[in-house]
Amino acid sequence: MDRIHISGGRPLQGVIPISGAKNAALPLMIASLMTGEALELVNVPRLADIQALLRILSNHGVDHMVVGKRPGQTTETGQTIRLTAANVIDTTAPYELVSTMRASFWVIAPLLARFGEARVSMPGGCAIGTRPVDLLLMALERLGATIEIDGGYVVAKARNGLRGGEINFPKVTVGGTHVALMGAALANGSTLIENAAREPEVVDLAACLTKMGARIEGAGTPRITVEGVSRLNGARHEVLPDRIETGTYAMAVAMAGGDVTLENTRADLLHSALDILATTGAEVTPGPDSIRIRRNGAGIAAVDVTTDPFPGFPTDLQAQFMALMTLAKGRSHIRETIFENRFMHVQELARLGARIRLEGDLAIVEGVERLKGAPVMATDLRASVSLVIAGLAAEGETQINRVYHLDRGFEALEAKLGRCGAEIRRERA
Ligand SMILES: CC(=O)N[C@H]1[C@@H](OP(=O)(O)OP(=O)(O)OC[C@H]2O[C@@H](n3ccc(=O)[nH]c3=O)[C@H](O)[C@@H]2O)O[C@H](CO)[C@@H](O)[C@@H]1O
Ligand SMILES: C=C(OP(=O)(O)O)C(=O)O
Repeated sequence: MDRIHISGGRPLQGVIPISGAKNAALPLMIASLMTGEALELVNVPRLADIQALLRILSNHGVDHMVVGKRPGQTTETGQTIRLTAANVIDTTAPYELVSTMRASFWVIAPLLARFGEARVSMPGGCAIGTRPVDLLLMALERLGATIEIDGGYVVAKARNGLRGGEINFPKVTVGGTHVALMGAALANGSTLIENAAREPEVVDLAACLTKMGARIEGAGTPRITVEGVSRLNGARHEVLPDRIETGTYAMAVAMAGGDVTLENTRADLLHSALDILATTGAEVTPGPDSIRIRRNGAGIAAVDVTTDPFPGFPTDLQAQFMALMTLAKGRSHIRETIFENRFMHVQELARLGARIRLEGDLAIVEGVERLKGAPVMATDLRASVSLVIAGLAAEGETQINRVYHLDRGFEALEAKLGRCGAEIRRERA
């Protein structure tokens, strides 16, 4: 298995282009199942999760074509993928494919809405908690589907198509909102989604579905209404910038020091996280499609954070923020409210010399003067990148194992950091 080696202690200087968002690209690609016409997605990141989803979609019979480069494009401009689900031959999503990535479970909604049936393996994904799908299934039942569990598969049926209904989520769920939107868009009649997730990726999916002919209002608010239509058409849509990648590199600069401009991104996608970063002492200067992050070497202030659904502080940045707080002056409290087991990075950060105590959903971080490099290993995507950030700021060499987690969600990580002066290299197995 590949490893990443980092020689820490160098400030970062330069420009980092931000990729399209993994968590937007995945549901957008799944939406291609909702029409027989081509859906062209621009700015799709080159990531292992995207490849995994392409395999799943291919298994259903979706054709895909990576559109060739156009003038002015670089390898980091993101790829354009054209997906056509004109001949869906299989409405089963098998265990071997779905177990590697949670988002692939969401194919259940378009398959059910367009073909009246779907058989989808229970999902896998990052090891960050139990991650049930009860609310996704509740949403589909509200739209008239019958659901059975058979041999580890969810078997969903709606022989006469889905029908509009009222879906009131008892808890905010991003995946549940994606599923409800895709189901309702092709249902017969109107649907009201209450307590919907407000994440930018939900807004991006709604925007794309609208281009495809769906009738959706209120995306980005807790109350979304959908007037079902009988068919959708093809469209072209640009994937929005990755706010988690943006926040991750911003925290890397805040921790290692330096002056970096994050390009092709939008500050409004992560304002609460940027506000918090500024209170730690980093200088944050948003531009029209960029964000400049500077830290001049003065101390990092300890700040308390609680994760929350958007517009709150994202759980997908919690591990990275914790890395930053390990070098803060004083004590910070980090509360994780979304996933019950998202502290797997704590024991690995401790190998670098961090002092962190866990009390249920609360991590209490006592800032230390310095971290020292060590071999570490993480069990999920954001935890892995928190170790990269800590390694960039630590003295000496850090070796990060199980790099495949990073490849799920960070496009060209070593190249992007390397060009900003980081000493980072991949050792291929
Ligand atoms: C591919 C993708 O976009 N993944 C993101 C998505 O995951 P995902 O969509 O899986 O996360 P959800 O928003 O659904 O999960 C939020 C909370 O609801 C719970 N829940 C969810 C569904 C359900 O049926 N029952 C239930 O109890 C979950 O266990 C969790 O405690 O949103 C998370 C929360 O912002 C992010 O961390 C993930 O990066
Ligand atoms: C948890 C994540 O991904 P997934 O939902 O696919 O496990 C993530 O992107 O941080």
